[in-house]
Amino acid sequence: MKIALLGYGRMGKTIEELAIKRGHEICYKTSTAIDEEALKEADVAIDFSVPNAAFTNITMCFKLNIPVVSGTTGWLDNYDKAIEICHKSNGSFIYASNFSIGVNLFFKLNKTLAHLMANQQDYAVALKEIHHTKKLDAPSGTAITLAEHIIDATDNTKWHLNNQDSKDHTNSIGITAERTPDVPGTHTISYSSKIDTIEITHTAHTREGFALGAIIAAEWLKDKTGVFTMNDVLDSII
Ligand SMILES: NC(=O)c1ccc[n+]([C@@H]2O[C@H](COP(=O)([O-])OP(=O)(O)OC[C@H]3O[C@@H](n4cnc5c(N)ncnc54)[C@H](O)[C@@H]3O)[C@@H](O)[C@H]2O)c1
Ligand SMILES: O=C(O)C1=N[C@H](C(=O)O)CCC1
Repeated sequence: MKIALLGYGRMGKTIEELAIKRGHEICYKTSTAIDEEALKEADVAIDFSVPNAAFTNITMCFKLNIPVVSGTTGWLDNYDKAIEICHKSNGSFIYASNFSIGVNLFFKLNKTLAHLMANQQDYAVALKEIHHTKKLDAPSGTAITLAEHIIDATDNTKWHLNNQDSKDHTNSIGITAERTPDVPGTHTISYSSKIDTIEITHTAHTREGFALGAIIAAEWLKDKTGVFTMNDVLDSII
């Protein structure tokens, strides 16, 4: 299929390399405002841009009736508005904070552990994410997804970024965001008591997992209409 890359940075370049190996054509790539005529040539668009461009890029695809997969994080304040526009436009859309198959399996593990720990009042839960120093947003979108799963299963009601002046941490999950050169993405959930700690970690070694998952999602979405999640994709392939 013909793929348009909206965002041609670390992820865009990784997706290009893998997509060509899978027999696809990159018909358009941009790291600036979209050329509508060029975008119209695509069967599907894959957006890995920046937080302040994603909503514009995604809704442009809805306008042009181009199925769009977005992995850009840090724009979810506009997610509900994007969904509304997608439905009105009869569009096709998948957003995921993390497209890696491994991370989506980790999401399932996180949900199971959160339910297991829900009534263990002696344990306090905390999250830590480590990414490369070029990352614009904190905490990571993946960490927010993990925290939301834990909120759904426990009496925690919100999350906060550690080391920020915040008065009320009652029933709030602390997320530590660490930035270290060249780290693709590591996420750890820990449940600690006075006696012991239970911990699960996902460590990405490269960006290939994110890219492969996004391409698989684009291949899956191409002939569908509606708003879907990576779970919909995974349910059909694992
Ligand atoms: N969902 C996932 O699996 C996943 C995995 C990795 C990264 N990400 C997210 O993807 C995004 C990109 O990550 P990255 O490491 O490739 O960043 P990057 O900075 O290397 O690449 C982003 C690119 O977008 C370009 N850009 C800026 N404005 C643009 C616009 N208006 N339209 C199109 N492109 C524009 C930038 O010039 C840059 O080249 C981040 O939000 C990151 O959190 C998500
Ligand atoms: O490299 C990044 O930036 C990543 N962003 C996503 C997030 O914010 O969770 C996925 C992991 C890598």
